[in-house]
Amino acid sequence: MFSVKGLVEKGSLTSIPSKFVMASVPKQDILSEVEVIPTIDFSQLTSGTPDQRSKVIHDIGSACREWGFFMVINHSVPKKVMDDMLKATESFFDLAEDEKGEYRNKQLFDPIRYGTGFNVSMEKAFWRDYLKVHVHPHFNAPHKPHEFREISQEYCKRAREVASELFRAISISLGLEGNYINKAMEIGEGSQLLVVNLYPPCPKPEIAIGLPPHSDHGLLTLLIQNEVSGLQVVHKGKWVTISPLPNSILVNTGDHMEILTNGRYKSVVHQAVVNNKATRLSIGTAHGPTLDKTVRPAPELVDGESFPPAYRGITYREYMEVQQSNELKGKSCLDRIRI
Ligand SMILES: O=C(O)CCC(=O)C(=O)O
Ligand SMILES: [Fe+2]
Repeated sequence: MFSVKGLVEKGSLTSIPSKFVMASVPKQDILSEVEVIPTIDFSQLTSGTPDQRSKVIHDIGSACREWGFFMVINHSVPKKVMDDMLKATESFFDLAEDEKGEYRNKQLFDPIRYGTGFNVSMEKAFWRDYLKVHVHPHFNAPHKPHEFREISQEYCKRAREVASELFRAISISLGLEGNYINKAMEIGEGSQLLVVNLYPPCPKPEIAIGLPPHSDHGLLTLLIQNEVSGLQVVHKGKWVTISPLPNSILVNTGDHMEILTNGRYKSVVHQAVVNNKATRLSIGTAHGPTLDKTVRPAPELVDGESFPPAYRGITYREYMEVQQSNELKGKSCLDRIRI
């Protein structure tokens, strides 16, 4: 069975199969000197003085409004848990193809899916192998490598704790009660999808793409990566390359945050580019409501004339299905429910 990793390991590639050649790969723009990626000191949120806490909540609100993206430092996920998670996921991809094969050709809501990025309608492949695991409210894990279960369970639990604290801060930044999002979105029983992306070195990085421009479906995505950069986000109409600090967690707003906040906090469009030197590994957890929850703009954020509801209600499950069939085309999925 075919994977990008398998293709690269077969021999010294000097070109790439035509299905990987993209008509256009958006070029990154230089991050201008005045633009600094928002950095959030998580410890000030959880154990800062009241003033520090208010300031950081304000900064999270600004980051959501102006970027839809920020970098969290001094958070509560131990470095060892992050390092072990990166190692365990790398070991998963190192398994023989037939060992990973049982997770291939699976459907969206199957507990575990392994594969290579492909856009059926465009008949194009992306330079990325992935593993997607539904880890909450029901925990799942591939049974190999043996350490994967325990490590991913710990990492995903820690990621949920960070997300939940961020949901509190975001609720307050919107003038809502602290528990608003956690309660309204039933986060305690909510959906958490683990997405691991492997981008092997690509001999023609300028004409291939790891992940094309898209926004994420959930409320928030938390992302960690190995030391290799490749994530780019759109900010003020330009592509900005993100080089995170070691041990930080990148956070971005997803489509459901945009729906719930009635467009006050928009989901951010991002992509993953590839390089010809080193393998990049990224681990995302998408945090969303319960699958059968119908999400619509929060009534508190809808106001007749000035803020009419901008999106119709849709269940998270249905939204994920629509997004899957839309195959990662910018924010086209959200356009379908825009009023
Ligand atoms: O690899 C990355 O940095 C981005 C991954 C991503 O956007 C996704 O999995 O949705
Ligand atoms: Fe994404």
